[in-house]
Amino acid sequence: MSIRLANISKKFGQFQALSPLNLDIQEGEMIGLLGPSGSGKTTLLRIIAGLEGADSGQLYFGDRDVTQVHVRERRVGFVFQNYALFRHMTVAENVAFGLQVMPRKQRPSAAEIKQRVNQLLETVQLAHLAQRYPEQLSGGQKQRIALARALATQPEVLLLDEPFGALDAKVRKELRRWLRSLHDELKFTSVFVTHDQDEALELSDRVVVMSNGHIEQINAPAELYAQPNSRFVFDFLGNVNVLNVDWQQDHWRNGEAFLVPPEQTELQQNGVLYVRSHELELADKPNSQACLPFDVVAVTAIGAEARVELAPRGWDSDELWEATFSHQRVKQLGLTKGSQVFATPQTGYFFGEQGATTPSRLNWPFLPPGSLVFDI
Ligand SMILES: Nc1ncnc2c1ncn2[C@@H]1O[C@H](COP(=O)(O)OP(=O)(O)OP(=O)(O)O)[C@@H](O)[C@H]1O
Repeated sequence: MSIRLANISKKFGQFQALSPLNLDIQEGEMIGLLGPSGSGKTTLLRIIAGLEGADSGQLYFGDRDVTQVHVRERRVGFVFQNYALFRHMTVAENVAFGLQVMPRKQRPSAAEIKQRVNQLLETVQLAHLAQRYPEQLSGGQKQRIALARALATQPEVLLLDEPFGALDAKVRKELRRWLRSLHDELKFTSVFVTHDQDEALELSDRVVVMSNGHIEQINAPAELYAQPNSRFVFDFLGNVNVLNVDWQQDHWRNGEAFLVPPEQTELQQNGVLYVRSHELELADKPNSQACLPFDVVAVTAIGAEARVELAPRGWDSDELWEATFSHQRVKQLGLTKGSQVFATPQTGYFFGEQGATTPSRLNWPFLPPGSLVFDI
């Protein structure tokens, strides 16, 4: 079932929770709504579900205008963060609930309900727990049951509000993979809310990034990561270093730091350069295109990688910089606390003070090896 939102908006009192927005979701797509707290994700999800009415606009499921259709008639499955299982019912009874409260004409027979519940419990791999009560389950198991319950009525649209928010990192990861494969198998259209970028990037066919009640960007995860279209999206996707620069004749400067950008007129202005922590190289000398002096503040092992914290030396930055390397690279570079190093970004995203709000993407070194790239 495709979903279309046209000019949907919502106010709570004087507060504009959603500015008029448009969104087209394809049949079978999995959409992640990603954004900081208060950006309007849950409000949007509740409007799609019919739990909240929009102040303006139209909502379509396929060709059907469902703007005024009651939540019960929308055939939507809903999964909340806090499981919302019925405590006094067994797992099997919980899963059967949606079927048992169907109007008599649509309700399957008792035998059919039993069969469907068994099938669903097989699907979520918890058939052996059918007779348990929710309090006898782990968080991850409860959330699988909540999902089985939401799927029982065979909804064409599944809405999930921070479905794995209350679970620990390992279980979260497991359930994410499992939800993705279930989705690929059953092909329902799903929209889920998260404020976890990894979750959004891993699960979604497309990610909708929200801030302050509007949509900042809609893209497939790889494109979103490769080409964030605003500073907000950059900041929100995280792990990014920020360099404020002034244009001086033929280079960018900030105190003793300088960078020579490729010769493009749109780069020849003051602005902000964003550099991701894994797109930074370090050396013991600057070169003709980049001089970003740092003191190494800390080298921390984080699983397979090492995070190097860097304090600018002779120039200003609001925050420490971070670079991530393999442990082997850290050894090669001989990095320890107190080392003095020079950074060269490999890729940067530049937002000029004037002109386009979308960034220019640039790579260093941008001159062919053996031409002007030399150590100074
Ligand atoms: N029933 C309500 N009455 C008044 N204000 C509300 C109501 N529901 C939501 N809001 C406000 O609307 C804004 C958007 O809320 P919403 O729950 O959609 O955000 P969110 O992005 O889902 O945030 P979170 O990640 O914290 O759940 C918030 O500022 C919230 O305080």
